[in-house]
Amino acid sequence: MSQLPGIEGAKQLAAYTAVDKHILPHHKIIGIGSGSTVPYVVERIMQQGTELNKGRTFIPTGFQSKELIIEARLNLGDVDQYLTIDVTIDGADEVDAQLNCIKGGGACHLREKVLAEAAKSFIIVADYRKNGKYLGENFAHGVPIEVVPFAYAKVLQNLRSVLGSPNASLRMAKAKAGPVVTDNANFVIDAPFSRDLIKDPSSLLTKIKLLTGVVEVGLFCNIAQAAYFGNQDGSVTIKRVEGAKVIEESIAAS
Ligand SMILES: O=C[C@H](O)[C@H](O)[C@H](O)COP(=O)(O)O
Repeated sequence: MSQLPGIEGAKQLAAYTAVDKHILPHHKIIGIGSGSTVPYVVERIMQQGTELNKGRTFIPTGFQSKELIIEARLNLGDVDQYLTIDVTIDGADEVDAQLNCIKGGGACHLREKVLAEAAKSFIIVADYRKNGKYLGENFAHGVPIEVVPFAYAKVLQNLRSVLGSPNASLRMAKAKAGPVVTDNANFVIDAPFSRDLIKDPSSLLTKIKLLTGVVEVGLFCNIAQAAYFGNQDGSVTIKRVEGAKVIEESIAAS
């Protein structure tokens, strides 16, 4: 299905397959996530045709996805107008066996979580490198934590000395002197945790969120209904919630 080589091909494959399965003609309000996989989601949605898309509204998770929606000439909305979204499709930095995710590598996880929770169905798209058994297995940067600028030093101190993340650090910008500033004018801390501390991500999420000054944590627990991973051989691995279980299946390369 994908004509692109390597990692880009894997991202495109995951995105195209997820759109084909989850963005159906009756879906009118659609959440668009952030990151380098999501442009392929928009590409596939556009391939569904102008007629179908003119009756739909697309809600972005940040500046990047807003631009994608505008450039594609799709109808733009916001989550304060549409409290219920039919489907949100988004990328992830890592997904575990239970469909818990680390998100926020692009500092968009606050808005992403609002759109994920507002969606009747929240679907992840990623390449095979993000498909793990437990969080922190491959993604070593740590859990992204959005904080109000005024409180960042105190949150850092608490993460290091109370919550057990000695290497927690303020995310610095690459082409600007100073910290990364989110779409909500906040800072981001990246906090790596040992396997022992992150093995129960819901409990860790609660502890981090209770630190005064934390706005949102890039741990998405029990929110995703399915995750699509494009593989190197052209197949797609799907993990999806069925009842109380997560089922894993594969679609062979076409
Ligand atoms: O803040 C950014 C998001 O959580 C992204 O969805 C995540 O970083 C994955 O991005 P990518 O598709 O580029 O790997």
